Amino acid sequence: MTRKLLLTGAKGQVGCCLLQQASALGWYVLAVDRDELDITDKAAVSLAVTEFKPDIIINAAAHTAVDKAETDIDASYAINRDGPAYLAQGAQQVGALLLHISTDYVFAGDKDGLYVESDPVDPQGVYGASKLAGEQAVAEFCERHLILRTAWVFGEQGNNFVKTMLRLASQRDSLGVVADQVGGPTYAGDIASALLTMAQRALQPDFKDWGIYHFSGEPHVSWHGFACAIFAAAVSQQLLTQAPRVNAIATTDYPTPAKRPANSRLDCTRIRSVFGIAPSAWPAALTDLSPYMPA
Ligand SMILES: NC(=O)C1=CN([C@@H]2O[C@H](COP(=O)(O)OP(=O)(O)OC[C@H]3O[C@@H](n4cnc5c(N)ncnc54)[C@H](OP(=O)(O)O)[C@@H]3O)[C@@H](O)[C@H]2O)C=CC1
Ligand SMILES: Cc1cn([C@H]2C[C@H](O)[C@@H](COP(=O)(O)OP(=O)(O)O[C@H]3O[C@@H](C)C(=O)[C@@H](O)[C@H]3O)O2)c(=O)[nH]c1=O
Repeated sequence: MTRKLLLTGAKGQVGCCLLQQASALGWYVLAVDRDELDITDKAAVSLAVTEFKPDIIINAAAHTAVDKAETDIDASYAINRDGPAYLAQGAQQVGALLLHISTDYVFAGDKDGLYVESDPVDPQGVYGASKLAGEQAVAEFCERHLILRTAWVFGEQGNNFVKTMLRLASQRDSLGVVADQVGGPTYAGDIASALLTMAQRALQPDFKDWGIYHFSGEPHVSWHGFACAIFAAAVSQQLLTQAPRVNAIATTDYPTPAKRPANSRLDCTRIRSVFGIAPSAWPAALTDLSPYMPA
């Protein structure tokens, strides 16, 4: 059956992958980004949803500039809380399911083990707090919702840590990267694939497992370990003649406006048991780094 999908944030890292994969499934996709549908415009969101009447809405739009968010507070809340609220109200009105993406940054990062969905949240910065407010708005306004918390996203489109590292490698012989923040790098294409699998299952009339799911990459690694893996892959693919020296530094040696969680490791048991979705295997996604190289 042809599915009607309203996809917001369609030009972002995850949005691009969603558009490509949903189109390949033969879905009828209304793919919009900020220029076509600003999700902070309540009237425009309501009109788009009621006119298109989607079966599914996936919100891949967000304010993702973590440090900038500390001073861009109004914009962060408008995009990360109010926009999802308007989409949730629209979804509820037309009977669509809403899939929304959230982040490991809703947690403080001081837990010893892996974070499960029911763990207490305690965001350390404006980005995480505004994303948490977005989760709460989605749950409040739309019964048939799925929230996918993910972490450390990288993909061929858009800006991410992999591209930053490869750009720095073209400019410097050595760099310092924090070794005391640990998480699961997650390939954007795997997030898109997980969301579409979830949507297909959730469209079945017997589906009842609404709520929050964790999905991120394995193995868990520090940003320093991830940087080393990126450079090793780039050298083996002959995209770099030599890796820069990567010094393992402490968070305190790399001061940033926003505080980041030391432990970003998400337990992905629930998504596997409900949907059969395995964690993203990030080393496999580094197999061809050519699209990530600076122009
Ligand atoms: N990036 C990461 O490491 C992580 C991301 N996430 C979450 O995953 C989701 C996808 O992230 P990612 O693909 O990396 O994000 P990107 O920043 O790559 O893409 C977000 C998209 O949203 C668009 N957008 C911003 N504001 C609006 C608006 N008012 N109306 C409509 N569109 C808007 C952006 O457009 P423009 O470029 O014009 O601003 C951009 O195209 C987000 O919910 C994010 O919070 C979760 C964990 C980690
Ligand atoms: C560029 C650079 C960063 N770092 C550190 C800073 C930080 O602690 C870590 C990652 O830096 P970034 O600023 O690229 O990552 P950041 O923007 O914090 O990434 C986050 O984005 C949001 C959207 C999310 O939801 C999170 O899951 C997470 O992916 O690496 C270094 O130690 N050395 C460097 O040269």
